[in-house]
Parts: sequence; C-alpha cells; structure tokens
Amino acid sequence: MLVSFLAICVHFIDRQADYMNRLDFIWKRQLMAEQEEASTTRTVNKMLLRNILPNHVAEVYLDMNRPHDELFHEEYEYVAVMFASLAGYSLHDDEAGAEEDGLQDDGLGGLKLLNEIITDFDKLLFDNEFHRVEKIKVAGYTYMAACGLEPGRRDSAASHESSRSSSSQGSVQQNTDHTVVLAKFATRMMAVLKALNKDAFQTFNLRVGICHGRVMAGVVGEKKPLYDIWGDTVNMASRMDSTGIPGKIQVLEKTAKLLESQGVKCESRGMTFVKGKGEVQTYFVSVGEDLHLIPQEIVTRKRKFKLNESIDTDDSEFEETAL
Ligand SMILES: Nc1ncnc2c1ncn2[C@@H]1O[C@H](COP(=O)(O)OP(=O)(O)OP(=O)(O)O)[C@@H](O)[C@H]1O
Repeated sequence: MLVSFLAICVHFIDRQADYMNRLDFIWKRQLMAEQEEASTTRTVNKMLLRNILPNHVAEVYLDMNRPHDELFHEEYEYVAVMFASLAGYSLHDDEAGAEEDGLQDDGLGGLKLLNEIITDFDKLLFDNEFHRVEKIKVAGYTYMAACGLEPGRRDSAASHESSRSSSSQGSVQQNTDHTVVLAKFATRMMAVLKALNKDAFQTFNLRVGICHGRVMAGVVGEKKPLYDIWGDTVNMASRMDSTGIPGKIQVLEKTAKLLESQGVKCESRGMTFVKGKGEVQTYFVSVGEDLHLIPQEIVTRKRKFKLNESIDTDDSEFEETAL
C-alpha cells in the first residue's frame, strides 16, 4: 500500500516537474520571441527616425531616458542653406493646367514625375562627397537643404545636444567649406534634372538660392516631428531663390566672397531688390556647360625676362582645379 502510494507520489512529482519544464521552455521561447520583436521594432523605429531626423538628432530621440517634453534645439554660427525650386513646374489636376505645364497627362503623371525628380535628388545625399548635406524638406516644388549641421562643431554655440557630447568636441574637425559643398550639390541636382529632362522629354530648370551664416535648428511638434532651421540666413537663402533666375545659383555678396576665397568663381548680377535688405548686389555662382563649378582663376604671372631684363606680364596662365 505504502509502496503504491509512494509510486503515485513520485509519478505525480515527476509529471509536475515535466509540466514545469515544458512551461519554462514555452515561457523562454515566448520571451525570446518578444525580445526579438522588440529588437525588430527598435530597429524599424531607428530607421524611421533616421529617415525623418538627422542622425545625431535621432540618437537623442531614441534615448529612453530623455524627458519627452524637452525641446531639442541647436544654434550654429556657420551653416550653408539652399533653396532649389523647380522653375516653371506646377501640378494641376485639371487638363488645362496640365497642358499649360507641358505635361500631357493628368495630375498623377505630374506627381509621378515630381516624385522621380525628388527621389533622384535624394540619391545624391548618399554620395560620400555630400554626407554633410542634410535635406530639410520639400515644400511645394522647392528642395531645401543645409550643410554644416553637425553636432559638436567647435563654432556651434552651446546647445542641448552638443552640450551633452561636449567631451567629444575637441576631437571634432571643423569644416569650413559647407558653402562650396552645397553649391556643388546644387550643380549635381542640375545635372540630375538635365538627365531626367532628356529621358522624359521635359524642360525643367532649377533656380537656386544659397546663403550662409547663423541658424537656429530644432525639432517641433509631437506628431510627425519636424527638424527645421530658422533665421535670417534661411530667409535670405529663400529670397535668393525666389528672386533668382532658372538655371542659376544666386548668392549675396558675402557668400560670393566666401566662395571666391575658397576657389569658386562668382559673377556679379548687379543690383537686385531683396525683401528685408532693399537693393543689394547679388552674384551668380559660375557654373560651366558641363554643370560643374568654375574654379576661381588664380593668375600666376609668368615672369619672362627678356634680354633687356624687362618683365613681360601679358603672358599669364590660369591654374584650374577640378571642382
Ligand atoms: N524653415 C523654413 N522653411 C521653409 N521656408 C522658410 C523657412 N524659414 C524661412 N522660410 C522662407 O523664407 C522666406 C522669407 O521669410 P519671411 O519670414 O521674411 O517671410 P515672408 O515675409 O513671407 O517673405 P516672402 O514675402 O519673401 O515670402 C519666406 O518665403 C519663408 O517661407
């Protein structure tokens, strides 16, 4: 009797242990699946955030310990800002408007084409040469981008983000060619549009305005947060675009001087009325037929000593570097 009872008890304990082991196994599997799902969600969130926000800003937003009501902002002393508008382009959903645009299609065809153009512009951002260029947004038919929005830059004023990473500030190299990089980016956009025009039998043109200087950057909004930049530099870049000429990159005198000092040729446009400034001298960045920036000519006078030792200064040479 006792033996049977003990046997039943042992069997029961054995079954119980077996049950607990199975349960443990199921729970562990469930936990692993949940952990995997959480990791995938985090990766997707990271990818989405990195698509919406610049990398350094996305990192701040992915920090779980960050207070949710904290305003993210940065101040930069030197950022180059570009507004590039598709001149003569507008989407109409009526036939008359579409014909007016030269788009022998309904609004959808125009939208597809606009998407193609913007996507091709976006692809340029993956080019190593333009890794510092940040697309800010597309507003209507205008592509807005900036160069120089780098955390920890030495010339950046204290900001929420950069103050956190102040320890790394000393090791960050300061770039001074943001305006040149952005002007190059604009010429590549022109080249992309030229190729697209050829394929799609269109005649779109890019009207570009660039300005450089101080900007305030920040993220606004809880839903669909937007990283944007503000300030006089941004307003002026927009006005250089709106008062510009299709196929040209217009800049203020201070930006032309900066570009020239860094080897990029600019030509005077003459006086242009710019809201907030009045009549000001503006310049066009010189772009060649091949849609590359024309280098500033560095005249190296070839001093030719003639027999009578007079100096012939007429024979000058131009040094050119590819831009
Ligand atoms: N962050 C930004 N994103 C997009 N556009 C901007 C931004 N900041 C300024 N702008 C543009 O810069 C231009 C000049 O700014 P301003 O604040 O003077 O507005 P405005 O008086 O309406 O100027 P305008 O009459 O030239 O459009 C505006 O067209 C504005 O849309």
